[in-house]
Amino acid sequence: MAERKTIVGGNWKMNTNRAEASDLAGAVSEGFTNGDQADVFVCPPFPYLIPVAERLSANNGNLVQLGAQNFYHEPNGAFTGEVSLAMLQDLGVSTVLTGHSERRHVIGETDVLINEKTLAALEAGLQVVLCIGETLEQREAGKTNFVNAAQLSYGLAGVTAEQMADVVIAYEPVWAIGTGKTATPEDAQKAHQFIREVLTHGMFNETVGQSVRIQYGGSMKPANAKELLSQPDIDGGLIGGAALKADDFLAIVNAG
Ligand SMILES: O=C[C@H](O)COP(=O)(O)O
Repeated sequence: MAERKTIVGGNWKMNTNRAEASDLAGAVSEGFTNGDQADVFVCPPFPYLIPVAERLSANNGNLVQLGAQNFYHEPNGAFTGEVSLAMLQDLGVSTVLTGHSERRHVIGETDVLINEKTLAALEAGLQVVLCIGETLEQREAGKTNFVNAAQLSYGLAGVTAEQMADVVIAYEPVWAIGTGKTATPEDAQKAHQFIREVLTHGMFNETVGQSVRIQYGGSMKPANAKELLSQPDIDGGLIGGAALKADDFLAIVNAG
């Protein structure tokens, strides 16, 4: 079985202010010193990308990579309020999120837009974390696998097997995000195994299926990280609330 390097991301969402973002970036990058152990990235709010980038580059040679929570897929033009991939790359961003459940369900992003964004980011040479996951209603209706397979196949339509080297999947059951309810390690493992199956037999091939990294997201914290991360198909975490405290985030990284 392929060795997959653990990958842990901090998604700060719409939290922190300038000083807090800078301090958090400083503490995370000072505390993460072993790049062989895991790939680590943080996604601050847009206005704080520059101060965060400065703090990350001051410590341990940018071991903690800079990520962006959002972007628009067009290169430039009349798109009021939007930020392009080139602008983000200018600031040192190397990873972007697509399909996060808050963008799907709160902001209203469609599968078509998520796919356009995923393709554009891969084309630009960025690492893409495609987030997928079912709502509670969908889970209770027995549609968990159906929803995850559909979000995978819409989100990755047109992506080549070669490009999959730059794709990470984040499985985030919507009912577990920010709620304190975590999927049990067994439930999470089942979903991750299914996702790997779809990538292997439904969409790509064995190489892609075995090498793609699948993060779990949804109330992951130091107390449950080890058990989740020890499941065979869970390769890391996409962390929201617990990423806002450097000690908690680093404890999750160290649990991997
Ligand atoms: O992007 C992160 C996920 O939405 C998880 O958020 P959470 O750890 O606050 O549940």
